Amino acid sequence: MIETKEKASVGIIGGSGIYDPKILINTKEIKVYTPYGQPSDNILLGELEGKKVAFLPRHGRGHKIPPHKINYRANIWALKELGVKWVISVSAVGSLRLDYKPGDFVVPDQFIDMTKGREYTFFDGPVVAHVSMADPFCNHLRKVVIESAKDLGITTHPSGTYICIEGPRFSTRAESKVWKEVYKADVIGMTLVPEVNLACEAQMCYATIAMVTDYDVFADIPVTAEEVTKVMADNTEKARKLLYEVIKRLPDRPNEGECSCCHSLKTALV
Ligand SMILES: CSC[C@H]1O[C@H](OP(=O)(O)O)[C@H](O)[C@@H]1O
Ligand SMILES: Nc1ncnc2[nH]cnc12
Repeated sequence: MIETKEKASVGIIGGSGIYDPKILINTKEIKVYTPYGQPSDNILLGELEGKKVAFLPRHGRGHKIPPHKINYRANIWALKELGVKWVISVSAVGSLRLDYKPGDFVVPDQFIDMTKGREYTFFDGPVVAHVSMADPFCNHLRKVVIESAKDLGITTHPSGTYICIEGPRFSTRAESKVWKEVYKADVIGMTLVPEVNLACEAQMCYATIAMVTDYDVFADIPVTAEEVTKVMADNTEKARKLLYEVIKRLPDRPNEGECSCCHSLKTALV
């Protein structure tokens, strides 16, 4: 890893509709080089309530990279190289249940991986690691997100299973029925995997703020990218407020009693 002068303790990965967090001061853009090639875009470094924050839009500014082409390894590597300990990702998701409504937020606690051919690990050999994914998200970070959202009066569901499909197409009706009725997933998206896995391998605390934009294809009119973009645009201000509050409340380092993210490799190496 090349040592970079710039440092940040918190990383934000922005999803569809969030290409600039607009909550940072003293900002500057930097380019970070990684052994895996280019991250999705330059990283915006800035400050928020005395904390150093790095922001990276996962689809690139202007949404130029589709979910299956995102260089997830470069993105996570770049944040790690900057010293990031906490990663808060923001994602647009479809809902697979009526009570998770468009405009609501969800803080997933589990995922199901239906992706097909991505680069899932930093450990391609000769060092081999099998990290535990039993509890893929940082519980400490999730708790801060859930409490902050509650205090801000944002309708937020404190748990949910995110099913990650390969994309870039949306699901068929038959697939959506399986995700909903057989797998009992709660929300659906295309970007969580392998972002969450790589953050775990990099021993960083990771949580997702999932913003419900649609009822997938079980709605009368099946989801479209246009619908997702519109609902996201209506809710980005809410997401920014939540990000601000979460980052303000984060301690310097995770509470070791509440998560084991920083030690995920302790029992994983073969
Ligand atoms: C723009 S529609 C589908 C697109 O939106 C979600 O992206 P993100 O998680 O980055 O907000 C979804 O996963 C798809 O990539
Ligand atoms: N219904 C859906 N399926 C997959 N990804 C999504 N992102 C937002 N809505 C989605």
